[in-house]
Amino acid sequence: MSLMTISNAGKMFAPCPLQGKFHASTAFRGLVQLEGKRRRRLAVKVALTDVGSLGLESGGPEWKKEYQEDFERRFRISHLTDSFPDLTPIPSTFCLKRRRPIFDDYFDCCPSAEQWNGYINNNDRVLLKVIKYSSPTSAGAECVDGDCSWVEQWVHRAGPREKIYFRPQEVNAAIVTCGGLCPGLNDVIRQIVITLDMYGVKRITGLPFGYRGFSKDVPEIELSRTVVQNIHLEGGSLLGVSRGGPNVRDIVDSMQERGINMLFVLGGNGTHAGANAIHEECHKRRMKVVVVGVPKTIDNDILLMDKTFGFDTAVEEAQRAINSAYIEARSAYHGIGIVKLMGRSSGFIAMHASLASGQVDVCLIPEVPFNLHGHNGVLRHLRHLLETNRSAVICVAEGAGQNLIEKTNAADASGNIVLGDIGFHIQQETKKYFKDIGIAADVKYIDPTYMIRACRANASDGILCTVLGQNAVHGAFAGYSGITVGICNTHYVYFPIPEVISYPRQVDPNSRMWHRCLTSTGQPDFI
Ligand SMILES: Nc1ncnc2c1ncn2[C@@H]1O[C@H](COP(=O)(O)OP(=O)(O)O)[C@@H](O)[C@H]1O
Ligand SMILES: O=P(O)(O)OC[C@H]1O[C@](O)(COP(=O)(O)O)[C@@H](O)[C@@H]1O
Ligand SMILES: [Mg+2]
Repeated sequence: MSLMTISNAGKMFAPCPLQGKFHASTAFRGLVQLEGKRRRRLAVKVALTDVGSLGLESGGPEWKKEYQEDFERRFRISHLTDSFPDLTPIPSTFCLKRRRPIFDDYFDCCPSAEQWNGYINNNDRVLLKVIKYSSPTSAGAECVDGDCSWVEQWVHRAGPREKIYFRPQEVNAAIVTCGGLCPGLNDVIRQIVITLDMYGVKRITGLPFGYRGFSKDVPEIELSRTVVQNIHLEGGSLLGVSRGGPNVRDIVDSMQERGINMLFVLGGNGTHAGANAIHEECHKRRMKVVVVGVPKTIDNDILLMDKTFGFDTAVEEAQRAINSAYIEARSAYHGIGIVKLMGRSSGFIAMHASLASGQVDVCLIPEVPFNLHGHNGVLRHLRHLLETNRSAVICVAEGAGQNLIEKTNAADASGNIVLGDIGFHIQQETKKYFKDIGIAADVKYIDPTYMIRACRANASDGILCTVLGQNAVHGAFAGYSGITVGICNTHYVYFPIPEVISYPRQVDPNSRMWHRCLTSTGQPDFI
């Protein structure tokens, strides 16, 4: 009999009998270790929900159907008609076929879908997973059962619908940007305003400084096409950002007082948890309100999406810092450059910037444990690099190696743990190590933290922001709430918020991308 254990990123292992079938309870996605007859050990990533956690037997006749039904139930997106079944939609005022001059206040309806194929049908779907793994041992495999059975998983296609659930003249839209800065925030704000304007909405306000903008003492910012016209040419957020702020009930009270019925929330995991709670509170109070999120984080740590906006730009900026570290290290006698990049719990920026630059010898991320000292440690490898190549560059994510440094025991206003400075620690330990062994080493530490996110979005992020901003408005007019927009296998989709924030997305140490990074740096294991 085989034994399977599940761990959260391979850290905590809890035994669980396999009983001849794949059985894994995955409230979170983790690593699965199978121990076969030959005590074969292998790490396999399981899908978000696997067959076992649903109490299904993968051999049973109905399991695929039941699995798909469960998936459909989880990925169903909330709609205004859930609270108001009698709500009747009207023909859309968003139309790119029979366009009217922008100064014309009269918004007519557009040709129906029967005459024009410019609309998305509510039943259109996008495939969530596109690789069919033949074995759990395939690189990066995500399987629903031990045979990696193929089950189609469909999510809702984003875009404009033929029928809408708000008359533009009754819409009172608000936009809020929360959390840390991210390149592209202004591009998204701009596109939301422009698209609302295309539908014929006149009342659009920006709430300043994140959720704090719902407090009475913070004045709103009136938004229009003219106000937002050039804001994408600068980084930051026209509306400002913040962490912390009022509780959900106070926010919804404030929405009721202001008469807001369309809320667009730009932010990361925390912000989306807030947005979903606002959506649920509005639903509870039977308010005809939609809440739509646009995922914002340079960390790229939101589940199920190809990437989040701002990530590409952050990577581009980060590799400039790496290049400086490389030049410094290369120009010094026994130069070592250390660059620390953002990434609280995920190493995507560090991994991608290392890949992009081609100048990194050691990439350290939170998902992959390492030792500094000892025969296999990073410092011993640095010595080898100085001896063979006279210089070295380390790229470390801020959340990496937190077990090696003292905890700060501090949290920010949103409750996020304030991390210790791993870059500084590596610099100090490196200096000490080379001094102790009597080898000269010139160690430079670059921390470009805020420079990589306070900049304007690059072209590819600019396009992504544009599409996401537009789709957020289309989703709101279509009557969907508690949703967020995303890019999935190059197509644009709506996800129910809880499915993308159940835990932070992380680099899979078994993925091809991490292996490509290791191939590029040439680094060994540091354990
Ligand atoms: N679980 C939660 N429920 C409600 N609001 C939350 C939650 N977590 C965070 N928030 C709020 O969301 C905002 C942004 O959260 P934060 O974690 O700082 O950034 P991000 O959204 O980028 O992850 C803050 O105003 C915070 O108070
Ligand atoms: O100093 P701040 O504003 O708290 O931002 C630092 C944080 O910003 C991030 O890059 C992104 O965080 P958010 O997605 O929560 O905005 C984290 O990796 C990092 O810890
Ligand atoms: Mg966050």
